[in-house]
Amino acid sequence: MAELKSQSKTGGGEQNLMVALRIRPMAQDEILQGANPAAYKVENNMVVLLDPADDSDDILRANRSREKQYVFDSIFDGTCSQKDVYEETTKFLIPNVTSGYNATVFAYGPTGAGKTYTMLGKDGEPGIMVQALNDLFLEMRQSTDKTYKVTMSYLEIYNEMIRDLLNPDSGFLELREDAKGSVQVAGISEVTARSTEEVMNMLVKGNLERTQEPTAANATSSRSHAILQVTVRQRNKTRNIMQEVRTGRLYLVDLAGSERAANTHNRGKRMVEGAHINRSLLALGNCINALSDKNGPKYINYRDSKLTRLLKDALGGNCRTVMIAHISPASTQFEESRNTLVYADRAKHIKTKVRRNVTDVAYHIAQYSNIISELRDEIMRLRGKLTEQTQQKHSVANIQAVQSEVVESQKKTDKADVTFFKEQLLTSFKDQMELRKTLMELNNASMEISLETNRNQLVISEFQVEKARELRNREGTSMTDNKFSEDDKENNVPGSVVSSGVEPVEVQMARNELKVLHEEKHKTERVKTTIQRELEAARNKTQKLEEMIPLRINNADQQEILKLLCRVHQLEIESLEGQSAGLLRDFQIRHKDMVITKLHHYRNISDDIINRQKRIIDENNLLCPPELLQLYELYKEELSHNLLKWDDISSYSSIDKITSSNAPSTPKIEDVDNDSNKVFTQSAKAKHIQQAERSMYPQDLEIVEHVSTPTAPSRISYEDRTIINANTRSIAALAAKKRNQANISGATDKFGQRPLYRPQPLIDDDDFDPFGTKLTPSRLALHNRNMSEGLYSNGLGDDGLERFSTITDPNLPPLRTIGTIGSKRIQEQEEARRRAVRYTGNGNNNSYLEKSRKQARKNAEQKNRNQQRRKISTNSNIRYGGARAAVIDDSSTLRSNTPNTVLSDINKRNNNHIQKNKKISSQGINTLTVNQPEDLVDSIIPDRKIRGLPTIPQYRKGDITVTGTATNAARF
Ligand SMILES: Nc1ncnc2c1ncn2[C@@H]1O[C@H](COP(=O)(O)OP(=O)(O)OP(=O)(O)O)[C@@H](O)[C@H]1O
Repeated sequence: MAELKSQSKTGGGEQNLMVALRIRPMAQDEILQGANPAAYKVENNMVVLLDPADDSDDILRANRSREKQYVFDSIFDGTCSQKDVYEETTKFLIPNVTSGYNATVFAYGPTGAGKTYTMLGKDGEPGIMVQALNDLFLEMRQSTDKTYKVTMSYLEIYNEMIRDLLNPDSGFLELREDAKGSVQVAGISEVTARSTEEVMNMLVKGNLERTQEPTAANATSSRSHAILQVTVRQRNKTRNIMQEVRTGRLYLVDLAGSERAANTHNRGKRMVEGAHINRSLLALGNCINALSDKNGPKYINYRDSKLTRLLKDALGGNCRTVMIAHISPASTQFEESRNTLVYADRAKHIKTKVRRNVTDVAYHIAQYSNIISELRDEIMRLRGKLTEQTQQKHSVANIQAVQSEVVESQKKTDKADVTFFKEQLLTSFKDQMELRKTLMELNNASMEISLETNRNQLVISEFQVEKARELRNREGTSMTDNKFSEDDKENNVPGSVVSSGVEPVEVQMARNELKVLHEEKHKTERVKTTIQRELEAARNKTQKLEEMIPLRINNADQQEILKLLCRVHQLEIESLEGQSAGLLRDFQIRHKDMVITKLHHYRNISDDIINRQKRIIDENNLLCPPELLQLYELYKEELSHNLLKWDDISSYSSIDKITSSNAPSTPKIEDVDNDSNKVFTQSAKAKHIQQAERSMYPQDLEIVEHVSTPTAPSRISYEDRTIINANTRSIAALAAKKRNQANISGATDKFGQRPLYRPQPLIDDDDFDPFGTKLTPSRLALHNRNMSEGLYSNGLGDDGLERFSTITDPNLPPLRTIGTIGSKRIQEQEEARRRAVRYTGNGNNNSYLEKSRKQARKNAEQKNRNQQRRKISTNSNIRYGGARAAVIDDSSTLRSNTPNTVLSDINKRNNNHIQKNKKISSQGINTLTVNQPEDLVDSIIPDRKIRGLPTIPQYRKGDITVTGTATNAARF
C-alpha cells in the first residue's frame, strides 16, 4: 500500500487527489466548555469520529452506530509536528514542480480547526509554505545543467474579491481565462525570488496584508482564502534556437473556514464575510461532489466562485493535488468535523490528469545573436573547463615528471657530491700524509743533526785532549829521559798536532760542520714550524669535510664508504706515527751510545790525569800519603773491574741490541722488493741502492742471516728502518753529502753519505793507545775517508788476484779492507805495521811507564784473544760457496804476537763451527767449505797494527758477508 502510494506520488498521468486529515489538539476553550474528544486517530490512516449525541428518544438513530470511521491517505493527530505534516503531504511535490508539473496543497476545514497553523505556522513552527519554498530553492541549487526562474504571487479572495497581497495597492483583481481555458489573475504581481529569505520576507509582508479578524470561534480567524502561487520555469543551461521551457506551478492555499453563524456569533460585516466564505466553500464542495461522482464525470461548475475558478486545475485539471482536512477533536465541533470528513472522504475519489508543462520557445531571429553569444560563452566555458581538466592532468603528469627529474637530479647531485667529497677527502688525506711524512723526515733530520753535532763536538774535544796529552808527554819526557824523548819525538806520528802546529783536517772539518749543522738546525726548525702549521690547516680541512658528510650525503651506503675512507686514513696516520716512534726510539738508543762514548772519553781523560800524576810522584820520589796509595790501588782494582764492565757494555751495546733483537722479524734481502710488507713504498733510490748492494755479492754466494736471541723487542725491524731511512729525505744526510762534496773530495762512501758514528767496544783499558786501536771519532772519520777510496770494491787487482773486502751490513759503510794480496794496499798496511812495531819496540824497560805500557799491552792482547775466541765461537752459520775464501770481520779485533797461535785458534773454532754446520746441514743447509789462504790469515792478524785503520766496533755481530777468492786454499 505504501509502495503504491509512493508510486502514485511521482510522475504524470491520472492521479487521485491525495487527502490527509489533521486533528489538532483540544483547545483550552473547548476543554473549558466541557467538550470531549470525539475524533480519534486509529492506525496511520483511519480516524474514528464519535457522535457525542446520546438521545434515547431519537428512534431514527437508535440502531445506528455512534462511531464513524474514515480512511485517508494520511492522518495526523495532535502529537504530530509541522515537519511530519510537511514531509508526508507536500515534500514529494517539490521535484515535480521544478520539472514542470503543477501541484496544489490546500487546507480545508471549519474555522479554528488549524488550517492557517498548518499552512503558515508560527514563529519557530514554520508551516508548509515556508518549508516547501525552502526545499524548492534547495532543489534548484542542486541542479547543474538547468537554469530556473522562480516567481511568486500572493493573493486573497475576500468576499469574492481578489486582492494582491504583495501589492495591496493594486486593488481588486479580475480573473481571466485564456484560449486554452487556463484561469489567470489579471494584473497580479509576480515577484522574482532568488532565495528562501526573499520568499519569507514576501510571505510576512503578504500575511500582514491579509484580512484576519477575531471571531467567537477563532481569535485569529482568517476571513479570506489566501493563495500563494509559486511558478518555476526551468530550461537547459545551453540555449538553442528552439528552447524547451518547463513551467511548474505550486499553489499553496489557506482557505477560510466554514462557519456557523451560531457558533461564530458573527454579526454585520463578519456575518457577510461568513456568507461569502460559506458560498465559496459550498461551490468547492459541489465541485468535489461532482468530481468524485462514481458514475463518471459530470459538469463541473467552477464558475460559482472565484475560489473554484482559481482551483479549477487543482481539482480536475493538470495538477497533483493534496487536500489536508482539518478538524477539531472536540465533541462540541462534531458536526463541523463530520461534514469536513464527509467532504474529504468524497475528495478522495477525485482524479486529476497530470502532465508536464512544456513549452518549446522559438526565439526571434533578433535574439539569435544573443543566443549565439550565449552559446559561444558556453563553449568557452566548457573549453575552459576542458582545458582546466587537461591542464590538471598535464600538471599531474608534469608534477610526476618534475618529481622524477628532481629525483634524478638529486641522485646526480648525490653522486656528484659523493665524488666531490671522495676527491676532496683523498686530496686532503694525501696532503696530510705528505705533510706528516715531511714532518717525520724533519724530526729525523733534527735527530741526525743532533747526533752529528755531538759527534763533531767529540772530535774537537778528543783532539783537544790529544793535543794536551802530547804537550804533556813532550814536557814530561824531556824532563825525565832525554833518550825516550828523542825516541818519542822520532816515533811521533807524522803530522801530529804538536809538531805541525795546525789542526788536523778532521778537526777543521768538525768545526766547519758544526757551523753548518747549527744553521741547518735553525733551518730545520723553521721548516718544521711551517709544516706543522700546514698540517694543522690540512687537519682542520679534513675535519670539516668529515663533519659535512652526513649533512650533504643522504645515501647511507655512500656515507659508510666515506667514513671507511676516513678510517683508513686514520689507520695510515697511526701507522706513520708508529714509524715515527720507532725512529725516535732508534735515535734515543743512538743518543745513549753517544753519551756512553762521551763518558768513556771523560774516563780516559781522568785516567790520563791519574796516571800522569802517579808518574810524576814516582819519578820525583815524592812522598805520598798511604791513603792516596791505597786509593790508587783501589783505582787500579776498580779499573780492572770496569774493564769487564765496559766490555760487557760494549758487547751488549745498543746497536747490537738493535740488530740482534730484530733478527726474528728481519726480512731476507730477497724479500726487500716486496713492498707490501713495507711501511712505505720503496723509493727508487732505495731500490737502486739495494740493487747495487746485491750486485756486490757473487751470484753463487748465499746470504745467510744469523739469528740471535733478541734482547729487546722492537716494532720495526732494522731493515725496515733502513728502508725508511733510505726513503726519508734526511736533510742532515743531504747536508752531509753536500759538505763532503764541498770539503772533501771523494770522501763520501759508496752510499753517498758519511756513515754515522758508532761507538766501539772497549777492548783496551789502557789509556795509552800508541797503536791507534781505539776507535775515536776522529779516527773513525779518518777511517771513513780512507775507506771511501774504493778499496773495498770487488774484482781482480792488477796482479790478477781478486780483491776482497768485508762488509758487515749492506746499509752500513765498509768497515775495512782485509787485504789485497800483492796489492799496493797491503804494502801500505805493512808499512804502517812496521812503524807501529818500531814505535813499540824501543821502550824504556826500567821506567814505570814502560812497565805499565807493556803490562797494559799484555793485558789488552790477552783480553783480545779471549774476546776473539768468544766472537769466533759466536760467528756461526757462516757459509762459503765453492773455493771462495772466508774472512771474519771480527778478525780485525784479534790480537796476537804469534800469528800461528791465532791461526790455530781459528782452525780450532772453525772445526767446531763446521761440526755445527754439519748439524745444520742435516736440517737442509749446505755444508760449508771454507778455504783460507795463509797469507790472508796472516793479513788479518791484528798484531800487524795499521795506523789510520782503527778497529771497528762489532756491530751486527754475526752478520758476516764474505767475498774473495782462495788462491791457495787452506781448509779450515
Ligand atoms: N495542530 C495544532 N497544534 C496546536 N495548536 C493549533 C493546532 N492547530 C491549530 N491550533 C491553534 O488553534 C487556533 C486556531 O487555529 P487557526 O487559526 O489555524 O485555525 P483556522 O482553521 O485557520 O481558522 P480560520 O478558518 O478562522 O482562519 C490557533 O490558535 C492555533 O494556534
